[in-house]
Formats: sequence, C-alpha cells, structure tokens
Amino acid sequence: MDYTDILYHAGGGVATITINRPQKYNAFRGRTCEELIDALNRAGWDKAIGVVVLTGAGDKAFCTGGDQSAHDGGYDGRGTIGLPVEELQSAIRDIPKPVIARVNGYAIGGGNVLVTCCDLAIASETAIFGQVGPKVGSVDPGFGTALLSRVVGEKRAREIWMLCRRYSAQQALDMGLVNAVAPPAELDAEVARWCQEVLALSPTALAIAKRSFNADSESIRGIGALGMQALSLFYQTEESREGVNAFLEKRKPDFRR
Ligand SMILES: CC(C)(COP(=O)(O)OP(=O)(O)OC[C@H]1O[C@@H](n2cnc3c(N)ncnc32)[C@H](O)[C@@H]1OP(=O)(O)O)[C@@H](O)C(=O)NCCC(=O)NCCSC(=O)CCC(=O)c1ccccc1C(=O)O
Repeated sequence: MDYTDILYHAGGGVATITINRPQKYNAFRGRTCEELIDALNRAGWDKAIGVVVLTGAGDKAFCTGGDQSAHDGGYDGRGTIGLPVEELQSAIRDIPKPVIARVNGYAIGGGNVLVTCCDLAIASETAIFGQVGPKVGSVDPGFGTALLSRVVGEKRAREIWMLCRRYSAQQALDMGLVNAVAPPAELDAEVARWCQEVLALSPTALAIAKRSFNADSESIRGIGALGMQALSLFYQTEESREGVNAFLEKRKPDFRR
C-alpha cells in the first residue's frame, strides 16, 4: 500500500510509524486509519522488527483524533462511523510486539485513545492530553472509556470524559497514562533507550505477555463494537452536528437549544 498520510521507517529492529498530517494537528481521516492499520500489521509481522513506535509529525501534536473537516454526520471512510477506529485500536493491541506511543504534543480525542491502547507511552514535557468527545458531539464508547478507566482508575477516567479538561505530561505521568516524561530535546533519546531495552528481551515472551494483558480487557472490544453502532446513529442528530459545526466555525457549541 502506498502511504500519503503516514510515514514508515524501519531500522535496527525498530519500526517508527508517523502520522504525517501536521497541518491538521495529525487528526486522522478514513485513509489515515487504513494506512496505520496496514503499517502496524507490516511492522507487527516483520521478524526483523522487535518494537513499534507510533508518533505524530512536527512538535504540535501526536494526534487529535478524528479529522473534523472530514466529518459530515459521519467520517469519510470505511467502518461503522466512517473511520475504522475499532480496527486501528485492535491492530495496536493485536500485533505481537510492544507498541510505544512517542507523544510529542497534543494527544486529544482519538489521539488520547491511541495512547491508551499503546503498550507503553513516553511524553515530551510539552505534551497535552485529554478527551474532547462531549465538546464536539462524539465519544469513544469502548477502549477510550473502559480501557482508560483500567489505566488511570475509574474516577479519573470519568473526570477526563465528563469535564473534558486538558492535562499536562506531568499529570499524565502521575495518573499512569504515560510511563515517562522527557524534555523535548531528549524525547527521541529516551524513546530509543526504551526500544533498546525491549529489543534485548525474548520476543516470544513479550508476545505472550502482551496477549495475556490483552485477554483481561478483551471484552471491551465487543462493548466498543456495540457502542459504535449507537455512535453512528448519534452522529445523525442535530446535537452531534452542533458539536462538529461549532468546532469548524471556531465558536462555543450550544447543545441545549
Ligand atoms: C487540539 C486542540 C486542543 C488544539 O487547540 P489550539 O491549540 O487552540 O489550536 P486550534 O486552533 O484549535 O487547532 C489548530 C489547527 O488544527 C486544526 N485541528 C485540530 N484538531 C483537528 C481535528 N481533530 N480535525 C481537524 N482539524 C483539526 C484546527 O482546525 C486548526 O486549523 P486552522 O486551519 O488553523 O483553523 C484543538 O484543536 C481541539 O480540541 N481539536 C479538536 C479535536 C477533535 O475534535 N477531535 C476529534 C475528537 S472526537 C474523536 O476523536 C472521535 C473520533 C474518533 O476518532 C472516534 C470515534 C468513535 C470511537 C472512537 C474514536 C477514536 O478516536 O478512538
């Protein structure tokens, strides 16, 4: 598959997958998701690769979720909601290699969900985390909510979704959403150190460990699939469209009119 929305680099046992849409703060459209799924599987089943790094181009954003300019009562691609996000999240979980999120800026909305799904996460001190679904008439009704609560705890996860606040890298570290924080200039060196540690370990033992961690939260996948069906109906409503339109028109939404 030819890539237009992402970059793929493999070397020294590490595959780095970069969402390359900095002008959209690395938001993903249908095509971006397809390319990410392809690249994750390519890296995941390449015997020369031991660890995968997922990141965003530039220093503004890791990923800001669904591309709101490609949303017209549904996104512009395949899948229940027009984005195969369930498949994307599943690809991160299903490939038998550790996936490290290198968080270089905003990890917002579906971007924060990607961080949640990754096995490990290393953030720049300047990274900012949060969910914005209820601000823009959306929600991730699977791993984005239920897995997040396993990662950061039930009360904190509900706070993240029910208040839509932004959180600093230090706060993300304190709540267990990321494993380490580094100054921006040292982010790549820190990520490289973690990759080298992973590469020194038994790949089969790591694959079995990853799958056994996943087994415990696997029921969330089914809940998410059901939730996506509800979400696709919600996207047809005036309430949801008001969220998208308000974002695109750079104004506050009025959900209660
Ligand atoms: C990221 C922000 C907090 C940054 O704010 P700020 O610094 O003030 O900059 P802005 O001026 O707002 O933005 C700069 C520039 O980037 C464009 N942009 C940013 N985000 C997006 C986006 N998601 N889509 C399209 N474009 C975006 C913005 O328009 C500006 O461009 P200009 O040309 O300069 O005008 C802030 O931007 C922000 O909050 N962004 C909104 C993010 C958002 O709404 N994301 C979607 C959330 S909902 C979601 O992800 C669900 C979709 C989805 O993927 C999903 C659905 C169902 C189940 C699961 C999922 C899943 O993701 O897992």
